Amino acid sequence: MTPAARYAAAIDVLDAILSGAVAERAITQWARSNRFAGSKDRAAIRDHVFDVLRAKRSLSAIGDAQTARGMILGLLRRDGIAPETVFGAGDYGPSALTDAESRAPNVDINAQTAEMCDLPDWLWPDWQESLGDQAVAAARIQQRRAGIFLRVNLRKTDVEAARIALAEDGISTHVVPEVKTCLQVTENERRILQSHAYLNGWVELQDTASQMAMLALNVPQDARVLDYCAGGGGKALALADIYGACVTAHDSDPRRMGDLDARAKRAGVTIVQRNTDALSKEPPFDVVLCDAPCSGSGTWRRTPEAKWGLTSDKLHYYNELQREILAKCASLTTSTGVLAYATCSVLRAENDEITAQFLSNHPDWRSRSVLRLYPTELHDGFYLNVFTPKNTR
Ligand SMILES: C[S@@+](CC[C@H](N)C(=O)[O-])C[C@H]1O[C@@H](n2cnc3c(N)ncnc32)[C@H](O)[C@@H]1O
Repeated sequence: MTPAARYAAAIDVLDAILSGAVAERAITQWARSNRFAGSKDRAAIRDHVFDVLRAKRSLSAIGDAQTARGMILGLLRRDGIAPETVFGAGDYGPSALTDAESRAPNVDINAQTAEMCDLPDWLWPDWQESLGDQAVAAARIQQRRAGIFLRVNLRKTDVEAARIALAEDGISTHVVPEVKTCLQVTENERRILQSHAYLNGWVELQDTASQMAMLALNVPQDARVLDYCAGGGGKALALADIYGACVTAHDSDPRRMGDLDARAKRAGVTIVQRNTDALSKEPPFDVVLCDAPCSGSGTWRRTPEAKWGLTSDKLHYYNELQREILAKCASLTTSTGVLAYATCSVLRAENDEITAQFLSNHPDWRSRSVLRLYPTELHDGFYLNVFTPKNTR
């Protein structure tokens, strides 16, 4: 497909999304109906679609229309690509711009507004209050693609050997300074899942922020660790790899842990899975990680639909769940243990407010340390508050 044809396809997919389809499904549906498209075409179309979804408010303003076509026009203008090289360029591209479309509107793309920072209006005041002088920078970074990061399993290899093995499969990386397990992928990320380094358990896909949080947790030797909201198990694996800890994984939806056995096997570690009933028969744990369900506001570059789908009711729903799960996790921690509350959100309502309420309702606990990360080029947003009982050091 020509570059212009890929943009035309992205407009079709975005039309379906604007009519209510879920992005991944709309992309798959398009690919099924257009079998001539190769894997590079599909990847490029997907990139265009997600580039728009991250920034659809500002791009509508720059393209001067709240339509898929207007958003793609806005994307080209924002990224300094002459629209005429796409619109009206060849048989398969989108049709040529009308006179009205050709006139770029007078928009200040640097305006520090919800619209130009691509956040919903209702959330903008909370966002600004939560992030203070980082609010605009963090919102703007989430208008762009996120980097791809790997966690090197130091139990099996070292960072340099992992880089060499990845390079042999054509995957370029560079070391992320100050995070001893982390590599950033700079070329051929789509080859990772077939690479020898991945299949041999030398590397796992994991954002830098999660790696930093798991390194900051400082799990004591021989500790029994519970990952209470394990999901796919990325953090359970990190804790087993980094500390050699004996990790139990639980999730209220055990299907989410479906791949965990295979991932643990690749990594050369054992992770015990416990459903809610089996967990209730376990003695308390030395370390309990509560990686609570949240808005994901620190990772919206990766899941832009979640940004536009968040409502204040949904946020309240998460807050209820967060309070409930954190209290439950406290009850599963030994009297000398460590309780860690984490979210991939940057909102005070899901972080400071939940942990402050926890401490006021549980006066026997204190906060030992807080790690607060806002999204940057090198990592997603993340929050980690580590509690210990007051009677311990
Ligand atoms: C933020 S995700 C976990 C991500 C995971 N720790 C990782 O590193 O990939 C939150 C998880 O909490 C689970 N969850 C939701 N409500 C829960 C509850 N009441 N008890 C335990 N897990 C719950 C969800 O199914 C979801 O997998």
